[in-house]
Amino acid sequence: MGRKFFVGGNWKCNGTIEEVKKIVTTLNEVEVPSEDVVEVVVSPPFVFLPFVKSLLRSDFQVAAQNCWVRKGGAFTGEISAEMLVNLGVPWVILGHSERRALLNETKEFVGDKVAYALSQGLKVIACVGETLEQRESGSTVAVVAAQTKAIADKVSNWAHIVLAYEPVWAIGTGKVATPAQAQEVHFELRKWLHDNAGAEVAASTRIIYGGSVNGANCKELAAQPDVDGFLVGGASLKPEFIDIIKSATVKKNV
Ligand SMILES: O=C(CO)COP(=O)(O)O
Repeated sequence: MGRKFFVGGNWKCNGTIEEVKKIVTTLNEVEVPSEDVVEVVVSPPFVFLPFVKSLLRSDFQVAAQNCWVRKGGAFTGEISAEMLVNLGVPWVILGHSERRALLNETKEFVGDKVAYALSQGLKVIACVGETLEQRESGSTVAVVAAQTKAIADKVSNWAHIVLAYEPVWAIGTGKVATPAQAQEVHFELRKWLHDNAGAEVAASTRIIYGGSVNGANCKELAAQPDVDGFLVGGASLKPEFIDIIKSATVKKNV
């Protein structure tokens, strides 16, 4: 089916220079499945991006955790897509639920950001996901479909987008979605892409899962047919991130 397994490490707002050096050294020293089997992207805070990029093994890439919605200029505190491109940063995470919830980013704003980042040549990890309240009221699929539609409304080419399904109730809580719960939503998202962006987009777009993924639960999740990888928070700061990268090999047996 041609969807290369994708493992992203979202470091969020964590790390000192010493800690960052330690994480990268660990990543650089281990043997992982080849680039043909898995694409690995780590996402440090902005201030560490050039440092991490210069230190990191060449078969892994870096992502920013956000960028400004339009061309840079008088927007104090923001980082533009152009700057990321200028630094040689290939990826950006957009629409993370922490930004949607804590910084009031609407789905339309996220759609605009995705479109602008793509237009500048960045590749985008676009996050969607429902809250516990939304899940319990039975609106999970409607919520993630609406978030995906807000992106699809602004974007016609999905070649450089990875869609990350991150249920808000599973993020940083230790409460991971069951493999069946993840598969169900990934299946619905792929179906949505099929019906709204076409069969080719649905077949080729990677849909990755995020929310309390760790070294112990990754294999079972990776074995699900519509789970094409992970976006890892807490565990991406620890050596078990390596085990999560290695779960890519599960796909060979699916
Ligand atoms: O938000 C996440 C990745 O973007 C997931 O975070 P945790 O893996 O810490 O639950």
